[in-house]
Amino acid sequence: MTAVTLENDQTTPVAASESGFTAELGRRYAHLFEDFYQHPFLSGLRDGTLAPEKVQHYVGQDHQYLSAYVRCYGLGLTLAPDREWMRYFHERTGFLLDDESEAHLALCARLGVTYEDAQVERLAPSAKAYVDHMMEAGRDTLGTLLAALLPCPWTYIWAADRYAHAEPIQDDHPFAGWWRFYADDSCLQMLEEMRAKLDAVAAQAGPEERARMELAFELSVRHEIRFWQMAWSLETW
Ligand SMILES: Cc1ncc(C[n+]2csc(CCO)c2C)c(N)n1
Repeated sequence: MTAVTLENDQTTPVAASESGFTAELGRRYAHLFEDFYQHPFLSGLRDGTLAPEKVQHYVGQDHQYLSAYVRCYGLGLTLAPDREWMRYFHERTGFLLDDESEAHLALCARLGVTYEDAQVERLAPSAKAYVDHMMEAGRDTLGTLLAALLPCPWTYIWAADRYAHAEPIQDDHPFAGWWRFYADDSCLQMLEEMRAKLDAVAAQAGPEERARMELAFELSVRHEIRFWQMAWSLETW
């Protein structure tokens, strides 16, 4: 029997061989990624037992969250040092506007509600706090903004990849469409590209900016966990 190496182990966000700024962050905050993965909301999405009202609350809040994320790409455009960076934010915006709602549509189909029916007027307090945190990072540097934006794809795509490896997603899984969306190779590639871009920016940053980048990243991972809690507890004002 050969020993399983950490190289191919999706239970941690970073492989043992990886180095660079984001690899260090992923290692330092691996315990928070684990909390994210083990949250009852995500467990319920895994085993299919999540109550419909919690799913619907999530979809309504997350639609607004995604709109805020698009606005953060707009802040990225204003901080972009050149056209290559502009193209990056432009392309990511296109994907977010055109494709990311697929994940929501998969949840709505399961609930038997239309996407329109799931919409809400107000962000819940925890969702608002997350959005405000990302927008604030967009008034700092490109590096701080990217660091605040990275946990969003990293937590979801890592969790979906981990789950898909642990248990191949069957067609009759109640939330198959949601899991498959985030476990897709295109999402993994997008995540790799974003990490590489942030690594490159961090390599040019001084220690003070890097410290702000780390804090922005850590708080976003914590906000991701709180977003599950918001949906799980049907949080409102
Ligand atoms: C609270 C919350 N966090 C992360 C995601 C997932 N997500 C949102 S935007 C994006 C990357 C750009 O396409 C990803 C992976 C979500 N839906 N809601």
